Amino acid sequence: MTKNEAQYLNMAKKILDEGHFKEDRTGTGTYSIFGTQMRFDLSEGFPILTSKKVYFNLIKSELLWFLRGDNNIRFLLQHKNHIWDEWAFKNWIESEDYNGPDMTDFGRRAPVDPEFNKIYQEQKQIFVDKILNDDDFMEKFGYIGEVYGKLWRTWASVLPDGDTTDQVSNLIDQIKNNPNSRRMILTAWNAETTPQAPLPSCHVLSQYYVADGKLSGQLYQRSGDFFLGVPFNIASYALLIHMLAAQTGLEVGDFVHTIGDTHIYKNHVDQVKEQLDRPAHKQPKLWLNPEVKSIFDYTMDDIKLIDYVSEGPIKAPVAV
Ligand SMILES: Nc1nc(=O)c2c([nH]1)NC[C@@H]1CN(c3ccc(C(=O)N[C@@H](CCC(=O)O)C(=O)O)cc3)CN21
Ligand SMILES: O=c1ccn([C@H]2C[C@H](O)[C@@H](COP(=O)(O)O)O2)c(=O)[nH]1
Repeated sequence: MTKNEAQYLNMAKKILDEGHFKEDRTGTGTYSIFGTQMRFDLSEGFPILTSKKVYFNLIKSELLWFLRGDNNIRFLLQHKNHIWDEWAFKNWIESEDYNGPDMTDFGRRAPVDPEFNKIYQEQKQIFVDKILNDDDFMEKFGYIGEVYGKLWRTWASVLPDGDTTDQVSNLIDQIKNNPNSRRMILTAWNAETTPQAPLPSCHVLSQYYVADGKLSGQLYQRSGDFFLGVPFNIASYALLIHMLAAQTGLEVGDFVHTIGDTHIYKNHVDQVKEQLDRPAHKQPKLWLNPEVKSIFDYTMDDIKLIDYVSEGPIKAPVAV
């Protein structure tokens, strides 16, 4: 097994062995430890898990969405990516415009009530179709608030006639022109606006570091759903570091992943145990189209995994 994958699996085991049982906002219940750190050597291979299948297309389209500065889920839906649906759906069902069947607490009810789940899936499909096809509806209900992409690319100025700040362009500029800087930061937490988002940013702050011609990055994630979200977050930041390195003429170094509340939901425990019993494979390599000259110009076809061999997927309900 690669050292990268062992980091993840050992941490999963540690959470099951040592985690405090805690109730949580979603009403699911978690096993949780506070303050964890994993270090992935990106030269060893691309740190996508192989002990379960992780859908890299979803990770690619989500990162391209962040890099566009987009916080409306239409782009994700156009790429058949549904990982943010529930949080935009909440905007609609809690609004005056919604007059369908009662969706209160849909996240808790759907996994345990098959009859309700059927009605919920119908309403969610109606929602998705309207976001895709109705511009006014998309403008009203498709946004997920002041998080990620919006803050990365167009941080609002506090000055009366100040301009917005493009953190990603500034970061690339710093990596190229001032690589010894200790201020290479990308932040996705605006203390005024982010707490009001349907889901306040989880990957809150990242820092970048250049030494020996290699670019490393460290993420501080305030809250990590270790079975569903964290495998996505690892692959997403690894991809971002590769893209930043490609655009600044550097090799890749380490991805350091620091997580605050590191948890396994109660209804993911069996899935984690199954994963721990499985073999792991060699990690794949990442290919980025070398013709792409700006980090904002990558498309889905410019990013590929080479030789991704994995065990099958393991399904689990997402806590809303
Ligand atoms: N509870 C929770 N966990 C998360 O990881 C999470 C949230 N909420 N809210 C916002 C985003 C959305 N993210 C998600 C949401 C769902 C999956 C998920 O269900 N992944 C499945 C495949 C889903 C599919 O095929 O569409 C998986 O097996 O990885 C992953 C990340 C990460 N975030
Ligand atoms: O990128 C992400 C986004 C979300 N999560 C998880 C972490 C938590 O389980 C929930 C968010 O709930 P809070 O109560 O706001 O912490 O979503 C993730 O792991 N990665």
